[in-house]
Amino acid sequence: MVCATTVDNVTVIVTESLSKRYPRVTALDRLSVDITPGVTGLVGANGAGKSTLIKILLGLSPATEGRAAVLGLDVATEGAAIRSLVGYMPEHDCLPPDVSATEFVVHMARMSGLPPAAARERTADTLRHVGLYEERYRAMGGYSTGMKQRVKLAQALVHDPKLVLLDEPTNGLDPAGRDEMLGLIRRVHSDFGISVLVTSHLLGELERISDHVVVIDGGKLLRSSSTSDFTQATASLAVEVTDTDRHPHGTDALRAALTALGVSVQGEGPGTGGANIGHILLVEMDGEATYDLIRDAVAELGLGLVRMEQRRHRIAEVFSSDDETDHETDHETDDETDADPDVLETAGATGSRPQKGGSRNAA
Ligand SMILES: Nc1ncnc2c1ncn2[C@@H]1O[C@H](COP(=O)(O)OP(=O)(O)OP(=O)(O)O)[C@@H](O)[C@H]1O
Repeated sequence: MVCATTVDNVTVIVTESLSKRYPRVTALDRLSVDITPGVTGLVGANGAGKSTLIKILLGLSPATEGRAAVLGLDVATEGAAIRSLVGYMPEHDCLPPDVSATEFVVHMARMSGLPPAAARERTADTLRHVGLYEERYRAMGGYSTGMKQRVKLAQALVHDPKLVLLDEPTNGLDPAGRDEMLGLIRRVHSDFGISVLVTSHLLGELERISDHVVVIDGGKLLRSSSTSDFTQATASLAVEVTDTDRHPHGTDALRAALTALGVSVQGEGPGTGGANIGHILLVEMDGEATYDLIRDAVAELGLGLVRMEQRRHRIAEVFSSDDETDHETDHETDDETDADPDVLETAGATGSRPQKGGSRNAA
């Protein structure tokens, strides 16, 4: 029997040694995790097993071994009951192009068992909530990606679920669209009290809206803890400076100057990798005064300050330090790990490339 976690008499998600094996790939590997009410971010690189977990939790795909319960219901035997209480936003575009958002969401509400009048009323409310107004009467084939994502979110909410499972809801959105979607997701919980499990391969965005973060890689649990635990004491500033004739290695000169001032600069020296990514120095923040110290040191050295910004992928930094010991690094070395600091590179954390493919089963 699955032990359910109950907080305020609400059971959300519990998995015990949950595995899903396909003939060539282990998509989930003995995953045991407790998910409590609130917004939980499920973070993993492409192929980490996020969608597989969601399908198992919805009772749509049987686990190979282990158990899971959603809202106290066993996924193996009570899938229909789970789906009546849970909303699901799939990752891929699945909207019929010839019908309007209103028609589609009313249909989904009816499928969930709402009577016609209630379905129409809930549809209007939900589409308004996600920010679709007049355009809700137009055929969805002409919608932008952002509008389609909103319709997908609306259909997940229309039957007033207790929990929603959102699979990569920011996929395909530009930065402004992402911000809006993240705000909407946060409000699903804050305005309506609905718990949210939201997946992404982008660390920075889940950190912003989640109370709790679960990180998986190759189907295995890497870490599960509150967002504040992840980000605690990890704020750092990325500083980039120009070289000058006087200081042909500006980054090294600045490191030396800051170290002499007692400022903690990560990395041992040039070429050590890790904190010294190209010309970027990672300086540990000790309050707002750190900005002034850096600015003054740069001016004193006569260097040009190209940028000074707070790093956005703090979760990655936190788990990068303790993955190295327990995570196999059988992938090829990646020399492009600074391409996008927000992209989850569990591989980046271990010095290898994020890959699609879960963990390979021995042939
Ligand atoms: N039906 C299937 N048959 C065989 N392999 C599968 C199947 N579904 C998923 N996989 C494999 O299982 C692994 C996990 O896939 P999953 O879709 O759960 O990952 P994900 O974290 O959601 O990533 P993405 O967002 O890229 O889909 C991948 O290697 C994938 O190729």
